[in-house]
Amino acid sequence: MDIAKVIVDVPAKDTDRTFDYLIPDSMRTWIEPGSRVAVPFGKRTVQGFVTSMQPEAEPSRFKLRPLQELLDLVPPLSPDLVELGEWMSERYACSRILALQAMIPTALKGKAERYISLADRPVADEAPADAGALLEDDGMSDPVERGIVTYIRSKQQVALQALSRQFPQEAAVIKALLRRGVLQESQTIRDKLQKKMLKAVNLAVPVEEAEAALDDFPKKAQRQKEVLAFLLERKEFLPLPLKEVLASLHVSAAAVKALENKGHLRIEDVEVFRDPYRGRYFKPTQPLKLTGEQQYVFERVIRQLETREQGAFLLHGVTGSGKTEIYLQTISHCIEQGRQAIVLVPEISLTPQMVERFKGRFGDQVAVMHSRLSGGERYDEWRKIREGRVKVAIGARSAVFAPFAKLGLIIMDEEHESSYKQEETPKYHARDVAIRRSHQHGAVVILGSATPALESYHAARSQSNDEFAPLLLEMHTRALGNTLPEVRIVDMRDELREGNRSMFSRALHDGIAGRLERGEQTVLLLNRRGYSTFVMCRSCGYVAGCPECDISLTYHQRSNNLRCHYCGYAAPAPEVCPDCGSEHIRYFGTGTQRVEEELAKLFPGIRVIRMDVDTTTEKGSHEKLLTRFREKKADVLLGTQMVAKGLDFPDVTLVGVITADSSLNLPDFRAAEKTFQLLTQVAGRAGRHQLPGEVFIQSYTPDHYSIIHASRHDYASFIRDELNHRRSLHYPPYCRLIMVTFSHEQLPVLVRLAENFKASLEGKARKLGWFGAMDRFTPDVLDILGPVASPVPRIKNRYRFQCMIKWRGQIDAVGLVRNVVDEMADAVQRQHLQISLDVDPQMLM
Ligand SMILES: Nc1ncnc2c1ncn2[C@@H]1O[C@H](COP(=O)(O)OP(=O)(O)OP(=O)(O)O)[C@@H](O)[C@H]1O
Ligand SMILES: [Zn+2]
Ligand SMILES: [Zn+2]
Repeated sequence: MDIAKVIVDVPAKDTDRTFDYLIPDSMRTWIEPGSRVAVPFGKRTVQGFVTSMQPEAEPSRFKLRPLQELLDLVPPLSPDLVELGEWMSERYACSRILALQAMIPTALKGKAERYISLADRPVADEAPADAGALLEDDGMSDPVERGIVTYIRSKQQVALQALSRQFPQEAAVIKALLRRGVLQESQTIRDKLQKKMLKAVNLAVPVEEAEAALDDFPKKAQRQKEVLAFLLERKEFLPLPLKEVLASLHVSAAAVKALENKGHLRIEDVEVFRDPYRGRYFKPTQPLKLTGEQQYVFERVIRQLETREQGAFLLHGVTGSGKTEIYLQTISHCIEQGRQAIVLVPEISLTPQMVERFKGRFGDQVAVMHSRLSGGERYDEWRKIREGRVKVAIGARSAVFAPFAKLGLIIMDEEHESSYKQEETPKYHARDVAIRRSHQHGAVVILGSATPALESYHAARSQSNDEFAPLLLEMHTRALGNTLPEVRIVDMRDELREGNRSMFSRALHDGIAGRLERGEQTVLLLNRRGYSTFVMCRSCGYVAGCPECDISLTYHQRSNNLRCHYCGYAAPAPEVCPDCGSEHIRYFGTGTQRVEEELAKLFPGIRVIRMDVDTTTEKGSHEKLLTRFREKKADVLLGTQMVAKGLDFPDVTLVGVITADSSLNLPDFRAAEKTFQLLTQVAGRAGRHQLPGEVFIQSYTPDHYSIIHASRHDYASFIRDELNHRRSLHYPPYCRLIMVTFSHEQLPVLVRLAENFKASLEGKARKLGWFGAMDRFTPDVLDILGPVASPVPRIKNRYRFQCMIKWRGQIDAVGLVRNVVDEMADAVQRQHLQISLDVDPQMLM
């Protein structure tokens, strides 16, 4: 192969394609699809990825330049990931390079660095005839020049920055040396991060030879003899870290050096893998005997694995039904097949408890990809996967790209979590990527949740031929045989009416008091999503909503009015409640700190662990807090969404939700779904083991279907109501969305360009016969809402507007929208407009 097609790290519309480079002979056997290379691009050196190779076709009009450097011995991307990048770029309308870069650790996002070294040979016309001789003996007349040349020779090459630090005053001299061809400049790509190396000791001769040497060692070199004997005893563990040898024998480095000089051993640099869980003991666990329900699910998945053909399952199992045990046992099977598995968990539930369960079963075969790890730790975990030294990768969203060669199983726990959607470009959803990868590998996907996303459930039930439709598997009972906890809804309007102004209802108050007496534990959830953004009446629960869009209006303090973020409807903020006339109407919210203070006041001496963004910023803090709670060093675990997921503590018998409503009133059509999921999850933390559990949900809108169904653990009814709702208002899963956000410093320019976008898109869609209203009967249709101001209308002095595009059917809506955006590239450039596309957005705030 003569030519490599390379995607370069220059994110712009015009460079979003491959460029051709010649493959130099020296690299020929090394270059593969997925290789990372440094290439000349204009005057710069940039990083790029090889997508394919081909023989040289007819000589092109341009003279091709050769690849400059191969950056890794093992390509960081495999051919299937390169192909996946192509798919992502189309599906999510992003550039190919950003799609590929999302798959590798940041440590490998190399930057060009400039180096100065002595010229290989003086450049003929500009250099003096004797330049070569001058370099040989440093016989340069100018002492400054001589100093610089000597310094560079001693280092072989020096980064330009380092050189300028070393000789801060001599820029002119250095430039002159460069011009005269005595010095030369080059660029290479440097990774942000080096491998961690360690000095280690190894034998320099075969074992028999070393053993022979041991026998006739001079008397006075006893220490050296000890060292050699020590190494021979541990010959199967060589090389040994130098530090360890010195510490074990209490010898000095001199003794080891002496042995090296005699040629018996060698001190070498070896690479160490930074294992974030190193030294931590994980109690090994054995597979549990599965319950009947578990067994059924397990066998169905195994059957699919055995076929080695792609398959996807939606595992809907109530909280505590033992989904995790199914994950563990199906992974075992997958490993026995000689294949590898990926386990995806939402970032906030990537708790030590979760990691422990996988490490406990699979030990060192597990790599953990955690955003809290340092760049180096992440890189090392990733390389363990790439080099095939582990069988299981567990991690948040981006672990879906784990570069396994023989992927057999991808598990996505809590598949409904919105954190599986990346909010920055490339705005991919890990669920879609997982399913795509499973098609590439003939692998099996398990999407697990007690509260599956509406989209997943709908796709599973309608059994469409869509490549994304999973098969539904259900588990209705808890693995340990206990019942789901009893849930009571507390009407907070009654509390106010009866003079209780506290944030704790009497029922919840008494519940906590009882737990304190019995030494049991309580989890309190403060639902803080949508804090302070909506207006609610505390007397009757009235919430101001948009008459057109059926989402709550957002309060804007500056203008003191209420606005709809979908259609732009606006109204002044009410002084009194339009429903009941009460003056207790205001925007809403309470912080965790205030709850903590109130708890201390109501229950003197109560031990509270507060878990929110403030108390968990530090690395490992999350873990420490949970360990303290598990060791029963606290009575109450109080927190935001973080406390709702995955925790399995035997003594938690009470769960309290301070206010269920705040997430219900987000200006987001998924508000009810999110609320239902959150309440179901948190309720599931209670009574998971021997002791029965009890749950109180405090609410100002206790009649809302999401709250009622959550209190009855009734997913099916919730789904029915919610789907009806979505169908009548034309929201997903009955259509798909593309959110286009525009930003600009000047409002009038922004509005004009956003309107241009809409006009252009509408025109094209009309021509294609796609444009129209979203009524129930049109199969292929595209509709445009807006442009309107974004929920956050100004960020960093840039105004923001958005268009929401609804579409469905067999039309290439993403392609069309991208097309219109591309056509605006000029305006984007000249007028400094920014446009961002979000395909299937999750966050509408
Ligand atoms: N077959 C089994 N035999 C005995 N105990 C089991 C079995 N399967 C699971 N368990 C136990 O039941 C409890 C709940 O299981 P697990 O945490 O896996 O449920 P889950 O479905 O993942 O729950 P959630 O969705 O609430 O996180 C755990 O303590 C687990 O050890
Ligand atoms: Zn009211
Ligand atoms: Zn509206």
